[in-house]
Amino acid sequence: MSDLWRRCLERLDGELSPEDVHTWLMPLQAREDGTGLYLYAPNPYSLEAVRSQFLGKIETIITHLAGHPLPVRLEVGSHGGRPAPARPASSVAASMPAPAASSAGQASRPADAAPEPPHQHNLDPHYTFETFVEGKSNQLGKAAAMQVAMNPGRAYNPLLLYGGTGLGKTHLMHAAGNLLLQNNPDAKVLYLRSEQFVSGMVKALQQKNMDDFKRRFRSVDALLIDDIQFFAGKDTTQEEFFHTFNALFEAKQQIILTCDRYPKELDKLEPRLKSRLGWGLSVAIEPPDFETRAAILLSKAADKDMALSEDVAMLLARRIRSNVRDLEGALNTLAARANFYRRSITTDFAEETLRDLLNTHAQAVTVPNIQKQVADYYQVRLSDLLSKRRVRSLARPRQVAMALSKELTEHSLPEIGEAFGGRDHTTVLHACRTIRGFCEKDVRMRQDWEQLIRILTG
Ligand SMILES: Nc1ncnc2c1ncn2[C@@H]1O[C@H](COP(=O)(O)OP(=O)(O)OP(=O)(O)O)[C@@H](O)[C@H]1O
Repeated sequence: MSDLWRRCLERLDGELSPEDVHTWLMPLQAREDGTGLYLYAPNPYSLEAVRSQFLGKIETIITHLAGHPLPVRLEVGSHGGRPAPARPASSVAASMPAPAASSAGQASRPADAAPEPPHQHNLDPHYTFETFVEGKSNQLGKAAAMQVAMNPGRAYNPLLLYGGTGLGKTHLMHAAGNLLLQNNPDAKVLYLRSEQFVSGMVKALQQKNMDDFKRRFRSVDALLIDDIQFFAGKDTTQEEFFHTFNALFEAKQQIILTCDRYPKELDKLEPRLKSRLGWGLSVAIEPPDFETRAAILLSKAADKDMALSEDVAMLLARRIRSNVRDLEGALNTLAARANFYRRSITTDFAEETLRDLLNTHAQAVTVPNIQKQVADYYQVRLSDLLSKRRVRSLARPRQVAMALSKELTEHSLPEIGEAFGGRDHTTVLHACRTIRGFCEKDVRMRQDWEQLIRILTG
């Protein structure tokens, strides 16, 4: 192996997940000469994955290790024309679920095949409906996930939960899987992240056992795949997933998916797959409102036996609006520091301990930032948004920007009025009420509002 590549792999090993390193980088063969480093991928699919996900990082490390810029060239093939070595069966196999065929299985197993390993569902037992705090933002998603768990393959198929990061999509998906299993302990439920589906497929292609791969995925009673946005641009994966989807759907086996946005908005996802995804129910999971954020904090604290007062929960809920994962991170930091310094968690202690984090969140959402994002979103000029002009095409975006400033910052009504060209605080109050009213009765306005909150707090 090229020494440069060996050292690069050592560095990447510390920076990337073991799964990525074993799936994509270990199979590469390397050759180095004065003109550059040549990396040979075993097939076009691996080449595309390495190019799109890791090439930039590899180039940076190689330049650093070589002490000067050195081109990295990716090709399909093998060093010296030899076939790429077969990868050890361990790495991906360890991360790949290997469910046994259920009665609903599509493909039969050869009689002389080795016995199947026991089925692994990969569900996290802590992610249940009991530990999920319901609020306006996730009510529908929770109800749909429960329905699916009670009537798999019949209520909504597929169920697709979509929305920004850290809002509880994975939690709900596991909760549905756990409830389904609780009601039917023999069901073959299988959860996996979309990267695992992709890496499993690459491995099957390399080892020429696609039949096994197909059988594994088509023989489950419920298939739960997280973050399907990762399929975008991966044509071979989409093709395979399309057929898996059809097989499961026709056999009335449940499919639950999550995605970071409405799948129709995903570029590079095949139209026929987009259309299939729309056959069942797609539900948006929105960022939680203030009350839900506070309730989630109190519930997570209770789970950890952590003494958290309502004052501190409200402080964090008011200042951290981005997503639940960030809230949980803040809570964990507080618990660890309080434990270490043997302090009780007061609002002063929270402010002091989380100062940097809270400042970062405060800086992310400022009135000028809101004004700029709203102007971009509605495609109006910022100067027009702040002007005195009252035409409707400007008045509505201006009201949205004012209402968002009230919702997402700590500024008072007069301060917000001042930031919008010296308007009176009653104008801001009127804007807030108008937009709230619109959001309740106008779907389009509600979508705009939620999308802007996602952009500003994401
Ligand atoms: N309503 C909720 N009640 C309790 N916990 C929640 C809630 N929403 C999110 N969480 C918690 O927040 C964390 C992040 O949630 P989760 O991983 O489900 O987010 P996600 O939407 O799948 O994010 P990503 O798209 O980044 O994977 C988890 O620990 C989850 O338990």
